[in-house]
Amino acid sequence: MPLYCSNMAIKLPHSLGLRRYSKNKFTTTPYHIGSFFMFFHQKKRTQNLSEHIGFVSKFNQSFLSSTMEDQENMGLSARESSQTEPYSNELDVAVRAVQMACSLCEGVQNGLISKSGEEVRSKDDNSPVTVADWSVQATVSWVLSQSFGSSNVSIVAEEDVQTLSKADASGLLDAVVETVNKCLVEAPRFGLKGPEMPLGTSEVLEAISRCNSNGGHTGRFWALDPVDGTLGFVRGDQYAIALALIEDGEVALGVLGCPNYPMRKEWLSYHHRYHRIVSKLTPPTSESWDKGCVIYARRGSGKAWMQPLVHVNKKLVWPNSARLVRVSSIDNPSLATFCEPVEKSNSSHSFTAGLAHSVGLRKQPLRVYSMVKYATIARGDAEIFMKFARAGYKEKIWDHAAGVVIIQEAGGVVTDARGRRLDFSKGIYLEGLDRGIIASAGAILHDQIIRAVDASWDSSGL
Ligand SMILES: Nc1ncnc2c1ncn2[C@@H]1O[C@H](COP(=O)(O)O)[C@@H](OP(=O)(O)O)[C@H]1O
Ligand SMILES: [Mg+2]
Repeated sequence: MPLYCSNMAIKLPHSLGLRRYSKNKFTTTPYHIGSFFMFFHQKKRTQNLSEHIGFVSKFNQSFLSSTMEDQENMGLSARESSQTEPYSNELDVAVRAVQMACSLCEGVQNGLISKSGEEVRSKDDNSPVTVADWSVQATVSWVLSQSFGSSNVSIVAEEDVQTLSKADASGLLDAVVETVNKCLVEAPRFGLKGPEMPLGTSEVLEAISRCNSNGGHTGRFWALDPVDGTLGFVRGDQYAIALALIEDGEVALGVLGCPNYPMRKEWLSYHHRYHRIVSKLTPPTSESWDKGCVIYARRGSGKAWMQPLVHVNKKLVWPNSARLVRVSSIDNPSLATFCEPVEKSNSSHSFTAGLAHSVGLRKQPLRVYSMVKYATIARGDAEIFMKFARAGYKEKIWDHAAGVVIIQEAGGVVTDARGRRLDFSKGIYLEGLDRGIIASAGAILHDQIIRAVDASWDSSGL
């Protein structure tokens, strides 16, 4: 039996309740989609709250529905903080928007338990996509436009409206509109102002289709992956909401929502069904955080932060128990853990196994869906992330931007296999990427991996 239980969903789909109902479509059963009720104890790490407060500012009082409580916690007025820290306002809104998106996704993932498959459709590239993808894209797009003015907001994002606009997709479109409005009505809980009236179908479609930027090397744009790791999402496993701001080709800030991130890192390698059992055996205490987190960083700050999700009926009050995260200090390969995609079609497991052997990585790889792998490195729960896609596959910027800046600010290193920084200035793809992506907790491990790639590349078959 494989150690990586996530793989069981691929090897034994029927046993987990996942079945294909046509060539490229997935449906789910209650047995398959289990919500994670993973609970964890809050670590008593010290943190410099004033530093955090300094860059996560409250801004645009006409848009944010602030409270006295918020303002006390922020410690600084919007004007003061936005003058001292670049991108403070943008980070503030981005974190709140991703928190909302996490809440939306949790609702849809839980809803998959009882739905027949209407929520899971195929995109042209045959990957599953759900109501959550379009709804998050619409919600985040709407929030950013309201916050900064639609003429100032340019977004590169994964989804388009083609499938949604088809005549036979009216049920799906209705579900998206309903989901978006259900989410936006909660905006005040997240310190944001929602619409005065529910959005209509055309407004939702417009919010989605507004995300049609192609990026580039000048100016400012957002990169959004509304549900990264869609396969993990429909399997009830790990997925992420990724939002980054890119200016003049450089990632200025990144936010990663990881709604199913377990607080115990060992649980990352367990199958989601296991968590359901564990959570029933160990219900949460009043001091415990629930599962999930939002991680974020601003370029040049030298810090990456993590805060818990804002759960039902709770209000986001800065700094929302945020704590600093830092990469692991392990630089001995025999003690290090590397993570990689669950799907071997997305990254060669045999090549990374060879690298692991030659570098002396002894531990089993941690196979995790989505950009949660970047979060894993930033939090110090693993030391290396490697992705070597098949020849010809072009990595997209929204799959990496947020994770890269978070790891770098948490003290880690992210490059291609030649040791070069990833280039976010060439449009929607990471053009010029040499062979694969390597993220590490530090330079020692990083250099070892790069040398090992060079030594074994010619026989890799990639
Ligand atoms: N053939 C392929 N090779 C490499 N990456 C791929 C791929 N097909 C899809 N991906 C990317 O891998 C992401 C999932 O990451 P992971 O494999 O680490 O879970 C997908 O994001 P989406 O799920 O948002 O489409 C997609 O962008
Ligand atoms: Mg993605």
